[in-house]
Amino acid sequence: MTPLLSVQGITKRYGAHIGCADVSFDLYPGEVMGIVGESGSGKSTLLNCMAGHLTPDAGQVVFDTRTDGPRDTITMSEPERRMLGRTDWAFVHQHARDGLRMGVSAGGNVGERLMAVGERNYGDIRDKATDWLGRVEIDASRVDDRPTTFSGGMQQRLQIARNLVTGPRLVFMDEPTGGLDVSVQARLLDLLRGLVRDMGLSAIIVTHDLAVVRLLADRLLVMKSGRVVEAGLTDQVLDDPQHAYSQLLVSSVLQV
Ligand SMILES: Nc1ncnc2c1ncn2[C@@H]1O[C@H](COP(=O)(O)OP(=O)(O)OP(=O)(O)O)[C@@H](O)[C@H]1O
Repeated sequence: MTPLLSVQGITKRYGAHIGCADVSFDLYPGEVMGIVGESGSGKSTLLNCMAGHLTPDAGQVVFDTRTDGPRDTITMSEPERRMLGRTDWAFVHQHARDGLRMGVSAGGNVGERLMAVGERNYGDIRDKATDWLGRVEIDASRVDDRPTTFSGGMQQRLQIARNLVTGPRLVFMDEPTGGLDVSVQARLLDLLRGLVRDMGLSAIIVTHDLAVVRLLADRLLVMKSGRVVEAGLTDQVLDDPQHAYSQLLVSSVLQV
């Protein structure tokens, strides 16, 4: 089977400082990859390099495109990459306001992404947007309200609806439950798990929260100082970590 995404030797430096170094892995269709590690281990740098927000100093990010098969997204043209970002790729930011337009209604936030892929019929767009609000447990009566009037959890669910409405094939998520209250996190995780399962989503999730990957990820990469120190099936890595750093990461959570 052709990987949906094949990451090869991704390296990014900030001056003399290493952001991430020589990271390689394959992601297959329908798979969820978790990337864990302490703060500063290079998770966000890697995610942003893969999603085209940062240009790596070395390496390839090969995506199996619908029309042309596997293509290196680092060397593809900016318009092509931007088109991918609107169609087959989605990016869920940790802070919902980074992924939403706060001055636009909830329905508009979801509908906008549909218009970006060519939908023109106002009635259809509004129906789809309302349907998606329901899927992320936002009452249809809030369709015309702005996200500024929403709670943090609702904003995050709206960001997810905006991202998933166009049926992307790959979703990048940066600490999707970070900064939310614990009870709100649990509900969001449940929702995400349902969506991932129902839509057969392929996703890459960066988090420092092992409970998030335990619930969502099929496989894990453990990062330390910009490098992958361990990779494997989620349950295997969490239940029987091999690398001393993974052992520390897992045991420090269990002690909390
Ligand atoms: N813009 C930047 N300029 C210089 N150094 C940076 C920059 N961004 C990140 N770094 C450094 O690169 C390393 C990796 O950072 P990165 O943000 O990718 O880690 P992280 O695992 O995502 O951390 P966090 O969970 O805190 O976001 C760190 O040592 C960080 O200080």
